[in-house]
Amino acid sequence: MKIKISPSLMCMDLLRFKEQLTFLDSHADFLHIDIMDGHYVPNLTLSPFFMESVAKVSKLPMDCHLMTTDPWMWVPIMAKAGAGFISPQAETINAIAFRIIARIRELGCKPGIVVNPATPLDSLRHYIHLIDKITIMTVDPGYAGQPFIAEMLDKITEAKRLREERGLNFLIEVDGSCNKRTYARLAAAGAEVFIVGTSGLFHNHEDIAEAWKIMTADIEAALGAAA
Ligand SMILES: O=C(CO)[C@@H](O)[C@H](O)[C@H](O)COP(=O)(O)O
Ligand SMILES: [Co+2]
Repeated sequence: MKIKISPSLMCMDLLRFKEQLTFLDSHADFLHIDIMDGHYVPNLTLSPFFMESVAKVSKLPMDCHLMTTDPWMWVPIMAKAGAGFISPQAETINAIAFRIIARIRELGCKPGIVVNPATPLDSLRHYIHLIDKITIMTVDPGYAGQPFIAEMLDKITEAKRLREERGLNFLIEVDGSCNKRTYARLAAAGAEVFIVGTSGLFHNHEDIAEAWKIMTADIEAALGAAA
């Protein structure tokens, strides 16, 4: 399976918003939108207002990674702003897991779930058949540019095994430090979608076409024919 690419827009150059997004629209598979509330994580990044501007330039599915203490409140706001996927953190939905997954679908979006490095996959066991994508965090959430947590490679393989055992078909995605030092290990472990931020894409070059070319060459070098 060809690796899918989801650029993390909190890492883009906002001074080149239209140019970068127009390029990504014809090259990427999804757009990763980090939504932070300044409470679940100590940061603020993108917003529904930002998403509305993105939707004017790109038709790619926007995937909202909800790093919020109250995901229930944000789900309809994200749907209204044009989300394709809505992906709350597993740690924030336990009391409302089935209700929130159903709500995301009712609103016409695809449910994803994001799992922190310290959270075992076992905690998703009872609802994993209801989701379209699982995102394994390979850094603690909150910031770009953090070091890769290599212990997560086993978790990616576990997600793949779980999917096979249960006959499911959710996508397996990785968020955090996806770059030339990690692509080969991530793909070998079972990752199918790379979220590329500072280290994998935007810091490669100030020109997005050049940055993309470098990323593609790095992925091909790491994965060979599988890229
Ligand atoms: O959710 C997050 C951070 O909480 C991510 O989506 C980052 O935007 C991405 O990991 C940045 O990529 P790197 O800077 O790690 O390469
Ligand atoms: Co993210």
